[in-house]
Amino acid sequence: MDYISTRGSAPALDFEGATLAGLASDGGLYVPREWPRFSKDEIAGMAGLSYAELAARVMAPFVGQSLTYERLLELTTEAYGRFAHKAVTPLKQLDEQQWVLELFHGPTLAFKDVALQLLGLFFEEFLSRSDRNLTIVGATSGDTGSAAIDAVAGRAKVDIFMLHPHGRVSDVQRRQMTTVLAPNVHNIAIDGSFDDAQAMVKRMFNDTAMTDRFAIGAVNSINWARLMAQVVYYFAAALQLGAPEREVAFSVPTGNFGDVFAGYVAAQMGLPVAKLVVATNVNDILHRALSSGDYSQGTVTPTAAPSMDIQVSSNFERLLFDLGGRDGAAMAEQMKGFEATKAMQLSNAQREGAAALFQSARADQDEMAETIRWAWENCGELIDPHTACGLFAARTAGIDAKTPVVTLATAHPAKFPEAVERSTGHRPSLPARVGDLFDREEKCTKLAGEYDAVAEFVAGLAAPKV
Ligand SMILES: Cc1ncc(COP(=O)(O)O)c(C=O)c1O
Ligand SMILES: N[C@@H](CCOP(=O)(O)O)C(=O)O
Repeated sequence: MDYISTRGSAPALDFEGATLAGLASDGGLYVPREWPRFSKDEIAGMAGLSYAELAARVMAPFVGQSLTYERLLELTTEAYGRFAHKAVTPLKQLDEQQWVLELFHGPTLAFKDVALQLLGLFFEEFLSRSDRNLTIVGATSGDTGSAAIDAVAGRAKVDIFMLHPHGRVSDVQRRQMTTVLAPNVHNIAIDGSFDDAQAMVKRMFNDTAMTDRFAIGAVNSINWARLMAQVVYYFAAALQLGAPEREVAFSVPTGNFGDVFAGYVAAQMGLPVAKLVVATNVNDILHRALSSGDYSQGTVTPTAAPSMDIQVSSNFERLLFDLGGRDGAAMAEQMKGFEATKAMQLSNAQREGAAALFQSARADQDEMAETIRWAWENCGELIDPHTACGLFAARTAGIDAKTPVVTLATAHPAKFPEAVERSTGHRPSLPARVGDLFDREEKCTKLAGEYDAVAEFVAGLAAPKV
């Protein structure tokens, strides 16, 4: 399997190359040249596998020759061995139609661990084959940061620089990043929003003053390996609910469009996905794009679901590329227009293609709060505000009553205790595995939201390429 850029002019790479490269050199995102497809019998044959085995089975076609199947299985076994639940991503029933897929049993309590625990191992494996050092530069609205830091802290040949928007992540999220004192971990709080941070990260990949000296790498969903690992839990959930014989719908709390794009990939691979419901908070660029074709960047409004306070959804480009006939030159033009004007209109092909599988909904603060209360009072479940956006959308999506709807529970409620307590009167406590988070020392550098300041900081501390 090789990987091509959504903007058409970067060289194609194998899985190892795409994992280490992160962003393509033409500014695009890597996608597999074609979608591997499983037959119905092959999908049926996955029922009953352990999570680690299922992960290796689903990912093997994407990994290709970069790892043997046996080595891939060793890595998935190691990564998912660190999860606190035996099922890794357990599925819970809320009522006749609604289910939640708990993706927060990893070390940092959010769905990001599912991919990042594995990505940390891929980096170690691939870097051990050369004398290259990797400088990871990432942006986080709260969860990617801690999961990536946990995955690479203390690892040889890797430095990580993680940008978060100052004052716009929860206390638990911030401390999960800033209390990791390993010498290869560098937290940066910037003035601005997650979108500003993500734009700086993408700029650094194309800044030759940086790329000539450092091998810049990505842990955000810019990195194809992130999305690949997220495809697996769609298979895990659907198999438990009767796939391949029965269709399943998913409702996905969405910001950067990575998690729900993984659902799209699962559908391309043959999983019977009835619908993908894209759930946003009031930062609703994706809801507007999918419901009216208007992908225009609004200003970011801080909400109780801060990890979804995003108005430029990086992975939407991957979907538009696929739906627009995989025309890299046209995609590059479309994205150039968006970058210049902060607005773009979807083509008819893109709108119609998206409508076949996706629908969308937007939850405001009251709807989120009310959904947290509903889940507690009716099902005895404490859910976090991001999951609440998803569940709100799932319950209002009008999916045929015979089709189970699975909401992805993307974060542990204890990451957002104030919002959960306001709605339910119950304050969720942190699981023992995150330990004495509030007693630990913090280390973080505050920088102005200016690219040059960030680049200078990274250049002062990162190890050169070789
Ligand atoms: C808890 C939580 N839920 C949902 C999302 C949205 O996921 P995505 O950015 O993949 O759309 C994020 C951030 O990515 C998150 O941290
Ligand atoms: N919500 C994310 C934002 C970054 O998204 P990513 O999936 O591209 O890493 C976060 O928590 O940081």
